[in-house]
Amino acid sequence: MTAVVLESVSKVFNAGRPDEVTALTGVDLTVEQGEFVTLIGPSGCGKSTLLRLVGDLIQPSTGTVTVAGKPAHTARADQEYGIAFQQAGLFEWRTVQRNVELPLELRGTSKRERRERAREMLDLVGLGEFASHYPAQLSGGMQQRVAIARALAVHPPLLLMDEPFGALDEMTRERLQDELLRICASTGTSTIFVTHSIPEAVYLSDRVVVMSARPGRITEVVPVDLGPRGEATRQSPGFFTGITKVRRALRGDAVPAGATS
Ligand SMILES: Nc1ncnc2c1ncn2[C@@H]1O[C@H](COP(=O)(O)OP(=O)(O)OP(=O)(O)O)[C@@H](O)[C@H]1O
Repeated sequence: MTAVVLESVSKVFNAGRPDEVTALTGVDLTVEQGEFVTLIGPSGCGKSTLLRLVGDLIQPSTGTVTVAGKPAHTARADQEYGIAFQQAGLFEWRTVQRNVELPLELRGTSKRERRERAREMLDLVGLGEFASHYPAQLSGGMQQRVAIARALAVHPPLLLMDEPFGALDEMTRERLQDELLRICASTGTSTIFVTHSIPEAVYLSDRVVVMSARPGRITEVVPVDLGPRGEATRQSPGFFTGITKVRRALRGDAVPAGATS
């Protein structure tokens, strides 16, 4: 089944007021099950708005948003989503384990299952030993991994991530990129990921969606075909070709069909 379908979506904030903003216009986008799609574009082009529309945190002004074959708000009620933002957003007074359990608690999952699931997710992100720590005792990268474990705890078919690695150092960021890809592959999760980093977008994605501002819209979709990712990928000619394609698309200067760079 198709994970996400946006059809003719627009979003106008403060409609009819002097401060009216057309954040998005004419957006059509399909994300297949298990696909990793990244949104990239200049500040203010509507990346977060698009993500929030898919997550049913805001409603479109026109058009439709369908998630797992259902209207976005039904999908949200059915907990089809896991959401992780730039700030880890952990609760300081809860242990790591209990932070990850939170979405399961809200869902009414039994205590035993909550514990098991949280353990499983923490092992997946390599933090099994830190279950009884509090967030303040962890580094920023570790906190971000807890946030990812929490987002994955309900086994969501769809993961929405808004610059989740933005505040991390380069080495941690690269490690988390690999972890995220491994987790998505092993769980079959579909992902929409927002970033400002071209290499990050190319490394992670099956497709990079390039957007432009005023009004925010999709200008190009760059497919990336690099096969299984690993350290060698970051040095490969295909990776640099992908980076060049996305950079040109961001400049509005597309690569002609058949060109290799
Ligand atoms: N709640 C809101 N009320 C009014 N305007 C808003 C609101 N949310 C976003 N906007 C406007 O919509 C436009 C798109 O914002 P959005 O945050 O989606 O962009 P973005 O591409 O994610 O930017 P950045 O890369 O800086 O995070 C901007 O002009 C922003 O000011």
